[in-house]
Amino acid sequence: MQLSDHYPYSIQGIDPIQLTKQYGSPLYVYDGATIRRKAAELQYAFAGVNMKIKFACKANTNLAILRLMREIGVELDVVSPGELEMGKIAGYDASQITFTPSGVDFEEVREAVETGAIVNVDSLPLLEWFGQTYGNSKPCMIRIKPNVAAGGHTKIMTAHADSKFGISVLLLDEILEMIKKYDIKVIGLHQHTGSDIKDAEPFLKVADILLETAKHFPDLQIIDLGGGFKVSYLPGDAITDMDLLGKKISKRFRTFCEEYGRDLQLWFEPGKFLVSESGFLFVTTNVVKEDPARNFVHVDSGLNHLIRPMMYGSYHHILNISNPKGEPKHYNVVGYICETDTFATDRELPEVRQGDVLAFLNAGAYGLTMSSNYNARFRPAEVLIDNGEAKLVRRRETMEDLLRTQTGL
Ligand SMILES: Cc1ncc(COP(=O)(O)O)c(C=O)c1O
Ligand SMILES: N[C@@H](CCCC[NH3+])C(=O)O
Repeated sequence: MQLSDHYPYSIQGIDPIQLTKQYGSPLYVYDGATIRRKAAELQYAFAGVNMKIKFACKANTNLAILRLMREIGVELDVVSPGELEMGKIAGYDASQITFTPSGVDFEEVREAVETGAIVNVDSLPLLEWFGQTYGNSKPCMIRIKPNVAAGGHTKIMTAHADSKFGISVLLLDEILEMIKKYDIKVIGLHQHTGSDIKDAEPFLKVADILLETAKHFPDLQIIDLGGGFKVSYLPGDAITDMDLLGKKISKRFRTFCEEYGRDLQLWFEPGKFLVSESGFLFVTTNVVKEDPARNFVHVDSGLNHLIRPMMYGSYHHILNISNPKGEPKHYNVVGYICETDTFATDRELPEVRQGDVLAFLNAGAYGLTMSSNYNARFRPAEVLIDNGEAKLVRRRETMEDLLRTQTGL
C-alpha cells in the first residue's frame, strides 16, 4: 500500500503522473526499495538457518529486476529455457539457477543440465530418463507433491492430489527404486504448495511431509519449500506472518538437520512476496459511462496487460491519483478489450473523470509476464525506480513488434 501511504502520490519522490506523461500510458512502474525491503524481511525471518532465496522469476522477468535480485544476493528459479537464458543475460551463473519444469520436453532438461543449472525432476518418466542419461554424473533435485491443498484460488493450488505438479509422495517407493536402479545423485527435495497462502499451518504441514520424506535420501544438501507467501492486496489485509513462519520452520528444520546428522540448506522460491507490492500499473481513463445500472470507468488497458482479476478473480487495489480528494462514487473499472475485462466491480473511488490516471496496486508479480497482444494491442513500457532514479527498463511495443513474427508482409 506504499503509494497511498505517501500522499501526494509519489514513488521515492517521483510523481507517477509525470512518468505516464514521459513514457506513455499505460505504464508499469516498480519500486526497487520495496524489493530490497521484502528480500531483507525474508532473510531476517530465516536468519537462524542456512537459507537461500531463489526468485521465481515467472513473476517478473524484466532484466533490471533480475539484476537487482542478483545484486542483493537473491538467486533464481526458472521454468523454461527462455527464463534460464534471461537469468544468464542478467549475469547469473547457471549454477545459481534452478530449473523447475512442469512436464517439459526432456531435451529442455538436457539443455539446463548441460548449462550447469540444477533441475527439479517432476515425474517418474523424467527421473528414469535422468538416470539413464546421467547416472550419478550429474546431481538433481526431486519435486514432491505432498497432497496438501492450499492457496488463494483453486487455479493457483499446486500440491493437492489432483494437481499436475511434481511426483506424488505416495510414489516414494517407486522413486527410491528408480534412484537405486540408476544410482541417481539426488541432492535436494523440492515442493511448492501454491500461491497466496496466508497461514503458517499449510507451510508447516508440507515442511513436515517433505522432511519426513527426506529421511529416505542420504545425500541431500537442499530442502526447497517453494514460494507462495501471501502479500497484502488491500489495506489491512491478512498476510503471511513471516516472523512466525521463520521461527516455526527454522526450529523444525534445525531439529531435522540434527537428526539427519548434517547442516542442509533451506531454499525458498518466492515470486509474489518479493515483487508484487513493488509494482504499479498506471492507466488512464478513456471514458466514464454513467449507465442507469452502473457507472463504468473504461481505462486504456485491459486483461491483455493485467489478467489476474479475470483469471483468478484477484483483487487489485485502485487509486485515482489524479483526483484523490474527489467525491466518492461507485464504479465498475473495465478495460478496452473486446471481452469482458473487469478490473473491479462496484468499487468506491474518488470521482473519476476522463483523463484521470488510476493506479493498480500489486502489479509487480504476474502482471507484464502474463500479458499478451490480444486485440493487437501493444504491451506497456516498464520503469524501475531505484536509488531515487527512474529508468525506462522496457520500451512500449510498436506495430513493428506486433508484425515481427508474421510472414508474407
Ligand atoms: C515451482 C514454483 N515455485 C515458486 C512459485 C512462486 O509462487 P509465488 O509467486 O506465489 O511465491 C511458483 C508459482 O506458483 C512455482 O510454480
Ligand atoms: N500466476 C499466479 C501465481 C503463480 C501460479 C503459477 N504456479 C498469480 O498471478 O497469482
